Amino acid sequence: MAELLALEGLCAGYGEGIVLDECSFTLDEGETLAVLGRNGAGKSTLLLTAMGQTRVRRGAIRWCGQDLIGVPRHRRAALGLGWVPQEREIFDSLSVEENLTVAARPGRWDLARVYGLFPRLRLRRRHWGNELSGGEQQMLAIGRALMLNPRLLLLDEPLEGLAPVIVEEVCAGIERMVASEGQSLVLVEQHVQQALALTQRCIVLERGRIVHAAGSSDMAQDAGRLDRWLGVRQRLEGEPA
Ligand SMILES: Nc1ncnc2c1ncn2[C@@H]1O[C@H](COP(=O)(O)OP(=O)(O)OP(=O)(O)O)[C@@H](O)[C@H]1O
Repeated sequence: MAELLALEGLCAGYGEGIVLDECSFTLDEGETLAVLGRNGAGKSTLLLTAMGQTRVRRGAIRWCGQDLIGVPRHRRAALGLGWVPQEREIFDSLSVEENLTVAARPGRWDLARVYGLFPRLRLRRRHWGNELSGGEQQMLAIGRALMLNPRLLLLDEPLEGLAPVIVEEVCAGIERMVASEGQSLVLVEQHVQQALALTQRCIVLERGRIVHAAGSSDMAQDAGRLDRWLGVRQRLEGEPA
């Protein structure tokens, strides 16, 4: 598969401060990657850097083999980098359907496919953005990013602050997105088990450095590393719930 995104020895941050320290990984078309780490580890900064929102101090970012440093955000979107920031950025005074179609670009993702991922959006299609619950807003933010038909979607903590039943619904949509359309994905998430279930590979960030890279299913079984780097305690077989 063709290489989409590559980071090589990347150091980046804000102003004079460096957050990402010598980060390197590649992602091919059709691949899915979870970015894990504790609060403040630099996960969002990684996505912001891919979208040109931070100051790169050293290293390289390539998109389909081309140098991406210095390319403005709108141009990165046009090149096929889709981004759903934590803030969601829904248009309050547009309907769900208008939010989805206002900046749509032709491609495999259209209204029918997005409604197929998130049936709740079809039911709410005539409601205003500001009438939606947090979970519905998240579904809409993902749907709107897909309507731009990105080659790679960057999702920043899509499950944050959602009730467990809505977490399941958003996860089911993301799972369908990957399974039905082979959507390439980088998923930043604090919900470690869900993120590992939705992706093929993962990296773990600690203080801006990639301290571990693994297959997601292997990582999901690795109680020692989950506990050490992510504070996730797995119940051992036979241990009471
Ligand atoms: N706009 C900014 N200006 C200066 N420092 C920032 C800015 N955004 C984030 N930081 C700092 O960069 C570091 C990494 O933050 P980042 O948000 O990337 O971590 P994170 O792993 O996504 O954390 P969380 O899971 O809590 O969102 C933190 O020390 C944070 O304070």
